[in-house]
Amino acid sequence: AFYTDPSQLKQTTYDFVIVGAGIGGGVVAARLSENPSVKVLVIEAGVDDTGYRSEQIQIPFMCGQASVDSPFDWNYTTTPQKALNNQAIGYARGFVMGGSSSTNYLIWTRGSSDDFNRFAKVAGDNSYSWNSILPYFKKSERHVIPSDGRNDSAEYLPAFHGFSGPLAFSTTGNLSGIDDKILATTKELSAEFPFNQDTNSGKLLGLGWQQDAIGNGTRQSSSSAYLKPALNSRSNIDVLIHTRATRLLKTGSTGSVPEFKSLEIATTSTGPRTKITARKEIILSAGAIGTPQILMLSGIGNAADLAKVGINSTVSLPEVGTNLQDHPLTSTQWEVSPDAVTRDGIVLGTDPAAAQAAVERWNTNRTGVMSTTLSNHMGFFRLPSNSSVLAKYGDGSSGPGSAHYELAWVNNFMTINQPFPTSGKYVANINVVVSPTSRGSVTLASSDPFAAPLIDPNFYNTDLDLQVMLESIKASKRFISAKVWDGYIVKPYGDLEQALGPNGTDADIIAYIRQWTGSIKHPMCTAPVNGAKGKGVVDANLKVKNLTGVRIVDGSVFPYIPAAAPQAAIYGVSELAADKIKKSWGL
Ligand SMILES: Cc1cc2nc3c(=O)[nH]c(=O)nc-3n(C[C@H](O)[C@H](O)[C@H](O)COP(=O)(O)OP(=O)(O)OC[C@H]3O[C@@H](n4cnc5c(N)ncnc54)[C@H](O)[C@@H]3O)c2cc1C
Repeated sequence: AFYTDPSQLKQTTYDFVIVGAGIGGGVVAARLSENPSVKVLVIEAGVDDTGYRSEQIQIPFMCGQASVDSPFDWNYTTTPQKALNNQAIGYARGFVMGGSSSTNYLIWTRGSSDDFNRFAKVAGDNSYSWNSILPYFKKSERHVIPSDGRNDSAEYLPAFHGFSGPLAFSTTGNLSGIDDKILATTKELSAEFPFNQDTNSGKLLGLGWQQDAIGNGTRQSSSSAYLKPALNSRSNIDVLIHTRATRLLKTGSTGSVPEFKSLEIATTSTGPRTKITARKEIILSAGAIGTPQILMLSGIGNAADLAKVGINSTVSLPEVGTNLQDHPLTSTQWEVSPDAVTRDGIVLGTDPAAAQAAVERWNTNRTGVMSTTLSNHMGFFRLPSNSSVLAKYGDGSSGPGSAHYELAWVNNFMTINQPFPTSGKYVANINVVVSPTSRGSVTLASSDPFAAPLIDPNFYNTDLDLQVMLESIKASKRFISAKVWDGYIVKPYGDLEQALGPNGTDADIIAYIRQWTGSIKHPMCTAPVNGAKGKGVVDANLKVKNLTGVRIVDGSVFPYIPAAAPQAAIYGVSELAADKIKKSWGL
């Protein structure tokens, strides 16, 4: 059943109690409840994903509105970022059924085979290696044709994909005016920007058709694909929304090892607390910010840091919250010819009639611009092996098949933090450092579970990350210098005109980066797996170390951030985790 207040619960003891209805929580709840003898409760802090404003969740092109100043978002802000001129930047996280999978930009990428082979090595468990986890990626997904009905057989490699999993994915359902130019560039400049028919095949490098969590022109989230179907068809799963897990409660111990099988939940900072108990285990799936926050509120973390906010240490696990990794994003824009067909009329609000027509079209048959997300193509690239940057600062990537940066081309002005122009036509490039070596943190600002934690992605703390972004922006310029863009590109937009102009310097580009970098909102690794004793936060089975009763399944358990947008990777790891949990309980 679906509950909106703890007082509605008919019972307070379940086999599994899952915190967070995001990707990890949705997948694990749906898989565990496949066994009718198992009783599952999911507790979600946020709101439902249907009803008020929910078209912003369902309509892919409205993804930006779902996450900024939105009722579906925690609306966090980071601590001031030293390398970004001390700016504190917006840090969206889903506060809704489906978690961030209901508010994200829908891009469906897994990362490289090297990423998962490194994961396996750190975990000391081969089940995370590329070859072993590939069946779980396939299990999560269902390839469908794009919303325009196009034959997409040359746009992906079927051998690497699933066709019967819960979550539908597709390549774009709306071809744009720049697609042909992008593909032509991969031919003209094939040495630097080669075509890759499927960047989700483990071979990440090159540029290909972007895959998106979109089916029938509509967003696919862990709620729509996993949790709601389970909830609507089974009687052994309950979901409680509008309710936060405030801390884990100690229920016993085996020798000196404490057991935590109860959880305290509440709807307001000062309101009543309800105790929920798991017969088997508690699974934290509150994401890379929420999961370490709950652990720390429970006294599990670095004792000295906890003492600063008046929390007594119950279990020493100093790495909780310390290893935050995220992908910095800087977008670059170019003004394009007035004849170009772009989506700026809709994005800049200069053509309200076009925007209305696009929404009406989507309402009628789920097609058109609204059925698609930011970019149609995306590429992953390495700095050359003889690059002086790598020689000087080292190589942060997981291996030679992994990327240093990503380029994704957008057929309109796109930014996450710059003021929008009021007119004009543009092409934008999303530049992302995908193998960052900077490490940030999540720490408590207060012992109040309703207070936001301190989030510090610590962008460009390493010179390597800043230099990779610089090289990525120079690569964008080389990309659009292909002949096929002649007459289409007019000039770089705004501060970029000078920085990328004939008298521009690296220092000018770096000034642009420092002013306009934001987060692509991929925080991960704040409760990392580690197979070695005394290291990390969870063991290879994702059980929290130094205690019993609690496992973690979400983006926080990754030891390193993958070199691509992480949601497909988190779905795959969550599918694997569900199997591990079933196995450990003989289910
Ligand atoms: C704006 C935005 C754009 C993004 N774009 C992309 C993209 O295009 N492609 C991609 O691959 N990834 C993208 N991501 C990242 C991706 O969505 C996340 O990495 C992924 O959803 C993380 O999954 P998770 O299970 O770790 O956490 P989440 O999906 O965030 O789920 C965590 C859930 O736990 C709940 N929760 C937290 N604390 C508590 C508590 N104390 N009690 C109860 N519930 C709690 C939250 O409300 C949330 O529902 C984007 C994210 C955002 C925010």
